[in-house]
Amino acid sequence: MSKVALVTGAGQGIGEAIAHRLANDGFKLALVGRHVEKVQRVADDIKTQGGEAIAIKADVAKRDEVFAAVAATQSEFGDLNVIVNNAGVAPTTPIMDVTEDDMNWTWGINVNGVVWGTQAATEAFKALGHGGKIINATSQAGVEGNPNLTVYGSTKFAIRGITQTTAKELAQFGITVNAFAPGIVKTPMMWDIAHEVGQNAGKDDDWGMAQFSDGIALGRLSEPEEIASVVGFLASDDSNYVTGQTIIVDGGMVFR
Ligand SMILES: NC(=O)C1=CN([C@@H]2O[C@H](COP(=O)(O)OP(=O)(O)OC[C@H]3O[C@@H](n4cnc5c(N)ncnc54)[C@H](O)[C@@H]3O)[C@@H](O)[C@H]2O)C=CC1
Ligand SMILES: CC(=O)C(C)=O
Repeated sequence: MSKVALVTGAGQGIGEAIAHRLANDGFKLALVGRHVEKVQRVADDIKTQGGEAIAIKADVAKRDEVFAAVAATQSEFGDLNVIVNNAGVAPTTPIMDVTEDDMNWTWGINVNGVVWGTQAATEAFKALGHGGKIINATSQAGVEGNPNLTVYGSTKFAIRGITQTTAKELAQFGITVNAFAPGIVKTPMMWDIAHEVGQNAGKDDDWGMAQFSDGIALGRLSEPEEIASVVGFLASDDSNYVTGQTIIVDGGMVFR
């Protein structure tokens, strides 16, 4: 029988690529996002290609909306096996410009969103009487500090901590918890950052993006599908003996 996965932030970028990858791997999919028309487009693409997918509107910063999204997934498909806590935001802010709102907004989505997703999925796995897999999006910026990313980087370091802690806490229920740490991936999030870098130097977005290739051993930026393939592994039975780990998928930027 097909397994069921819920992916947050599935309307574009890495989340969209994960949705397609898991559909190709035979999962039924619940695609969650703040903008329902974006996740609906991805769900429609998957259905056109013969898969099964539903779109659910939810803001991952809001606990009740995340629990409602998990409940809607169970009532549509009768099961839940995997949650990918992928949704995130990435403000670039020099340390002295960081405001209370920056901290609360970014932590609310990136960190609280992972906690609510973990709680809602765990409750569902237990009620369904089986284990499951929780997969969290961190970043190379959550493994090594990046300038101007204090706010964002702090959330991504926290997600690695939550991944380790919950892996130890939830193993007794047959639940594994792992994270993926992308490097520089060509998605709308990264194009926004490239735009800012370019603008600050009086150059265009392509120039801004090109600056990020320096220091990548493989000498190029990442496609979203290259992150999705690692998530495919973490969602599959091939990773059943892996828990509490962060897999760095950055073409060789940080070495641990
Ligand atoms: N693009 C990159 O180079 C890297 C990305 N990442 C992480 O990968 C994940 C995906 O990133 P991208 O696809 O690049 O980002 P993106 O900005 O292109 O897509 C993120 C999606 O999440 C959704 N989202 C944002 N806040 C939300 C909320 N409160 N509730 C529900 N959905 C929400 C957005 O609407 C968007 O559809 C993020 O957690 C990001 O931090 C990590 C390292 C590098
Ligand atoms: C957006 C991000 O995670 C970077 C630049 O590492």
